[in-house]
Amino acid sequence: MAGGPAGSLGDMPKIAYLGPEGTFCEAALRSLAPEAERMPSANVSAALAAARAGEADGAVVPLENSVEGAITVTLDELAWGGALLISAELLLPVEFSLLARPGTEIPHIKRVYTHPAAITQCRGYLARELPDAVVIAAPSTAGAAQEVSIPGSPYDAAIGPAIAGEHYGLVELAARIGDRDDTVTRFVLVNRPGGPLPAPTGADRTSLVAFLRDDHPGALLEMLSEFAVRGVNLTRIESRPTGDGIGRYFFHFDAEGHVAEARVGEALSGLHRLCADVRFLGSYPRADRVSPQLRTGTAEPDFAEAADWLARVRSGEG
Ligand SMILES: O=C(O)C(=O)Cc1ccccc1
Repeated sequence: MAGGPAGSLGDMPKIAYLGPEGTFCEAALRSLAPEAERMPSANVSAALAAARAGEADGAVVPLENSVEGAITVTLDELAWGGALLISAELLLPVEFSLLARPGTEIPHIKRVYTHPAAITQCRGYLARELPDAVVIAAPSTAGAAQEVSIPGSPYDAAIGPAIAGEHYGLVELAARIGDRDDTVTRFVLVNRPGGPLPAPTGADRTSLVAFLRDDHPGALLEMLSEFAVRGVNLTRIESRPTGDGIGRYFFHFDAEGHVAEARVGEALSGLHRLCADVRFLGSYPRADRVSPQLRTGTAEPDFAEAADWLARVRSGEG
């Protein structure tokens, strides 16, 4: 694990995650690193800070979900915070339950507490079944369940994984309350840079952020062209405000392939020439194991052959 096993027991890596116990994030960590010592953190920023400071060897955080899209705190932390590299990803199906102290009845629920990603994915249920309830954002689903379990809590119910309800002694008043029953959240494991990148597998993803040098017509198109002309397919693009006033944005990209591959490496070099700054966020195996469909002329041997040809031309061989 990159950066050394600071604070871990023996060889067992210590991985921070969005806690407390019972979050979807914990389930993701159990899948991504079953052997790891788990270190619950109060929020996404704290989990990433623990990984940066060496209090943990890495962190597992949510990055996006299939209904609402980006978990923006994670995107912004990866873009602006101390450098971290994604080394693995996981697609976790998520199911939401309405959880309350024993004896609570649904008509009496006036204040619901949960993570913002759960609020956006349970809008239909909330509007239908709890139209008069106020919904309040919590740092995590299990954090909300823990809070609701405290006698005298100002919140009547939490939304979260059924397992969080069991863990904090709540009852499940309703199950599968998400607007869709096929919702998936993508979690990533990040580490401090310094170690080797995960080896290419043939079904990899590369993540990066790019900051424009200046705003002009076609600036985004120019960035996209760096990928397009090398046959690199994008799997996600996200614009995020730089914070320097309205209309100023930077861009997150997820691309198919590994930076060790010529087409991806050359696309990143091209972006580096074009942009004010490019931050590489990692190349790692895709959770869905999908391999890119390579277009003619963009496979590794094509780049190698073209480089040989250019060398011959330059040497005067013609
Ligand atoms: O709060 C949690 O349990 C998390 O892991 C974050 C989250 C919340 C809702 C959907 C997916 C992930």
